Amino acid sequence: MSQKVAVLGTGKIGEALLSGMIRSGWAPADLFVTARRQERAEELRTRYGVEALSNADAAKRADTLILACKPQDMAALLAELAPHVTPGTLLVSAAAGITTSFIEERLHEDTPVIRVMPNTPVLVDEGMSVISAGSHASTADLNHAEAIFGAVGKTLRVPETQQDACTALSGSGPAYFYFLVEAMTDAGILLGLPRDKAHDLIVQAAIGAAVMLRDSGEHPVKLRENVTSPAGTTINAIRELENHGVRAALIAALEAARDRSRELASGNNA
Ligand SMILES: NC(=O)C1=CN([C@@H]2O[C@H](COP(=O)(O)OP(=O)(O)OC[C@H]3O[C@@H](n4cnc5c(N)ncnc54)[C@H](OP(=O)(O)O)[C@@H]3O)[C@@H](O)[C@H]2O)C=CC1
Ligand SMILES: O=C(O)[C@@H]1CCC=N1
Repeated sequence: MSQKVAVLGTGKIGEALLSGMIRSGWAPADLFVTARRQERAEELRTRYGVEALSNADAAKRADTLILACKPQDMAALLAELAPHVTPGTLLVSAAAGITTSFIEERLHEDTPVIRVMPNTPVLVDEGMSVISAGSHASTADLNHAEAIFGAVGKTLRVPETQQDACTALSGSGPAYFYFLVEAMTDAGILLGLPRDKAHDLIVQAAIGAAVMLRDSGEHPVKLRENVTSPAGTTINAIRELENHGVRAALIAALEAARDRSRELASGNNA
């Protein structure tokens, strides 16, 4: 019998994962979705040919439940699910900050729980999903979660104590690069380039730099030195970045993201 997987709270990240799973060969008949709004459920059903269920029915029919609602909605979702989760069902949470113990406490004893922090590049099979086991999850459960998320990018197992830091770096990470591209496109405009050309140039610079970071085996410092000619253009730009504290700003930004991840599990919903 095939494994059935339900995505509960199918918004941006849930849909990205669902579409990736289908692209990588999962049969829509083995996948379920839940959504709070009827029109959203209809949209997902039409777009992917999957069955849209209530949370209770998903809990009864699926072997693996992927919890993809906002951290702020997690307690209510778990209260709805708890009476219906059958023994042996694996719960995989993608919610920032929510600990496996937060989930375990709200379900009956021994329910296996896994915490995953994916990122939106799962949409293009270049995702990064950081995975940790709760107290009742087995190696087989971890392997299963890895197979699901590994279909849409890379995976990394970490102790759960590192998840908040990984959320700051990897879960939120793509947003920082989009922010930089946006800012550098503005710079191109200031320097007199049309917006579309500035955008294309900086996106290709980002792709080239990312591929070199991944494939060259060189340290980022060495790669940057290779671009930085004596008395050249790059060193003038780097001096301004240092003058404006960009390195310290990035460190502070990621520290703030890590702190917010820690807060989310403690019910601070502001
Ligand atoms: N976006 C990202 O880059 C990443 C997000 N995450 C995590 O993924 C989770 C979802 O984020 P994201 O996809 O951006 O958020 P979205 O708001 O796009 O998706 C969450 C969805 O859950 C639905 N929902 C809430 N409660 C219920 C419920 N009881 N039953 C069914 N559906 C429900 C919401 O419905 P409605 O539309 O009605 O509000 C919404 O569609 C968060 O916990 C976030 O921390 C993790 C990694 C990356
Ligand atoms: O911003 C957030 O809270 C979510 C988690 C990681 C990426 N997006």
